[in-house]
Amino acid sequence: MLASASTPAAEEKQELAPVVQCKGVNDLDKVVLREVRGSSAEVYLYGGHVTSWKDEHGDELLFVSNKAIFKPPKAIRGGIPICFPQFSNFGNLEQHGFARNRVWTIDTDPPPFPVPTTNTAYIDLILKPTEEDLKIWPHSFEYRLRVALSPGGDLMLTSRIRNTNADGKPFSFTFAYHTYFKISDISEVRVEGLETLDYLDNLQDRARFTEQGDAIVFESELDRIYLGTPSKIAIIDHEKKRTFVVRKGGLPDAGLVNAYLLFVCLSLKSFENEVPEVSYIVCYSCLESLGQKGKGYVRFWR
Ligand SMILES: O=P(O)(O)OC[C@H]1O[C@@H](O)[C@H](O)[C@@H](O)[C@@H]1O
Repeated sequence: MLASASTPAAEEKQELAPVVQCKGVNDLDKVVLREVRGSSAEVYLYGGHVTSWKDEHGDELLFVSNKAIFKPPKAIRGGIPICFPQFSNFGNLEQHGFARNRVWTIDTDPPPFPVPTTNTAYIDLILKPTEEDLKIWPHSFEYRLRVALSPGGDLMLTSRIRNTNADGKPFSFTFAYHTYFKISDISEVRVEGLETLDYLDNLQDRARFTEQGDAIVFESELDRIYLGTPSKIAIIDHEKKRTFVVRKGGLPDAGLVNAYLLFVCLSLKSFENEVPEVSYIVCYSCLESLGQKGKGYVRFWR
């Protein structure tokens, strides 16, 4: 089901294929997912990084900086970086961990998916630590990422993380789908679902505050981690008349940043649980994008 577009003729023929592996910026490998109604997504093997998600009208729903450097070892700025095994600076590793700076491989033999899927446009990627990685983070793991586009245009990211330490020694980690949404004008954006929650303010040494009862609007720079968030959060873009609805599970916290006044970045920091020897830690979240024209829709889920 994975097509490879190596010649122009093959490219033309494969234009409508649900899954195509081809070259992206700077000749980096990427996979393009397409659904019959017109929605699409792009995933770079570098970082296991989703860099594009378009609705059936071809409207881009993710923000990628026009200054983004698609060149290892720099992480791609925008889209959906995978922050693992560390979110932010919650640990001694580089900011947001190293998974976003590694080349993932296509997983040709993924274990059965927990929820049966009828999707045809999906790709399974896998990341395992190198010897060098083990020197800076001495835990062996298999990180399986499925990126899937549903017929309705949902984008679904599923992470399955397994402890492969030979001695079964548990480890802990933090994680985020560090999603950069494409929005119009930050002053036209409202976020619902974080009211009355406690948050850590990154602009004030992570001091803990409690949010007011109103939906969040962006009147000045904001960079926070909301704690114990509900399974559903909405980002309402009045100018675009589009609402992103985030549904998630296994990811209790949510980061909200508007540092560049161009986007809302919702990151989902998760657990520091001990990983059982054989089973997977699975985390999901789910976004819908309800546009004025209909159904643009993103979902991250387990
Ligand atoms: O520049 P990076 O490493 O991709 O991080 C982007 C943002 O990541 C967020 O998680 C931080 O709260 C922000 O302060 C930061 O600007």
